[in-house]
Amino acid sequence: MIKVEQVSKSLGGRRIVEDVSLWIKDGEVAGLLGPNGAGKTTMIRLMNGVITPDHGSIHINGYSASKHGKQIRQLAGVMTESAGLYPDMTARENLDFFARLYGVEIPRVRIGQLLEQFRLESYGNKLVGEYSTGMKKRLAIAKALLHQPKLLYLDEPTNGLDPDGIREMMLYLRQLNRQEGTTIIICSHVLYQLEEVCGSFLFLDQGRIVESGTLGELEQRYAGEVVLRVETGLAASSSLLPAMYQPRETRVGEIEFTLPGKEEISDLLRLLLLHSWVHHVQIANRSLESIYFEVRRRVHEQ
Ligand SMILES: Nc1ncnc2c1ncn2[C@@H]1O[C@H](COP(=O)(O)OP(=O)(O)OP(=O)(O)O)[C@@H](O)[C@H]1O
Repeated sequence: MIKVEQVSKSLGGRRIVEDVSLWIKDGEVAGLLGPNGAGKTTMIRLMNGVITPDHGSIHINGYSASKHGKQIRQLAGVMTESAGLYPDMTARENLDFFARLYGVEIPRVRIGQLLEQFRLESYGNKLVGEYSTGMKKRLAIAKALLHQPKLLYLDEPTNGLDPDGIREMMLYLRQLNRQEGTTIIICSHVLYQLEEVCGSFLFLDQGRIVESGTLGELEQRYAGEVVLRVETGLAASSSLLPAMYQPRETRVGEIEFTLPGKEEISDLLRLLLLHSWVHHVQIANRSLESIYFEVRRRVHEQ
């Protein structure tokens, strides 16, 4: 369990993290969101015991991040944006170096497993400096997993990956969480990817946690009206449609409605089906992205 209590941190004479408290349960996948410079990477560095808080405390499975940095790094794997790989060493040499640092038993076997798992067996003896971005990302996550950590911190894990690589990475993270129960903290700006994999979200803004919760909780707090898009044979101008839901055509064959809440969806669909077909229905304003912008709007209004 990660327990952060009233943590503040200044760097270069400036307050970067301000009075942050958060709790992340074992086995949870949590998304850390926020604009550039919000303090996400700094929070990861604090939670991993790389830097120490000026005020407050951080405990990971009971270990204090200030006093037991070594034990915490044994528990946790980190994949940063820069990955911390040595370009003039081969993948095997890199993994071997870090495996020894983590005290991995029989590193050769573990390295073999990971190279195979991340489809890098044929490139194990190639210099990392000659790797593509996707290969480097795969190697970086292999490096983070060398010591089979219970906790994984990922900073922009899909940055630079092609669509196949992104799908593979997200699938792998879900598997890791389900099969091994690994707790995962992900920082990312790619909100639809976070939405796919995270069970809860923390919003950082100027070093402060300004919002947190599951998608369901955030929906309840932020999404009032429902914007519903329906692919149907009816025209938006049809007198059969209830004017109070403001039907408007978004593209040929698709009408958008604004409903006061989710409760009205079934009745509206029943009415549409009475007169025509319905092929697709989508709530357009309940994504993590729309909530993110709403959180930002409210924070900056204050
Ligand atoms: N060692 C440091 N010395 C001084 N300032 C720092 C240091 N590290 C980070 N900062 C500053 O702290 C702020 C937060 O940085 P951080 O990297 O934590 O943000 P972030 O939310 O991860 O941003 P991004 O989304 O761009 O990765 C930035 O303004 C950054 O310039």
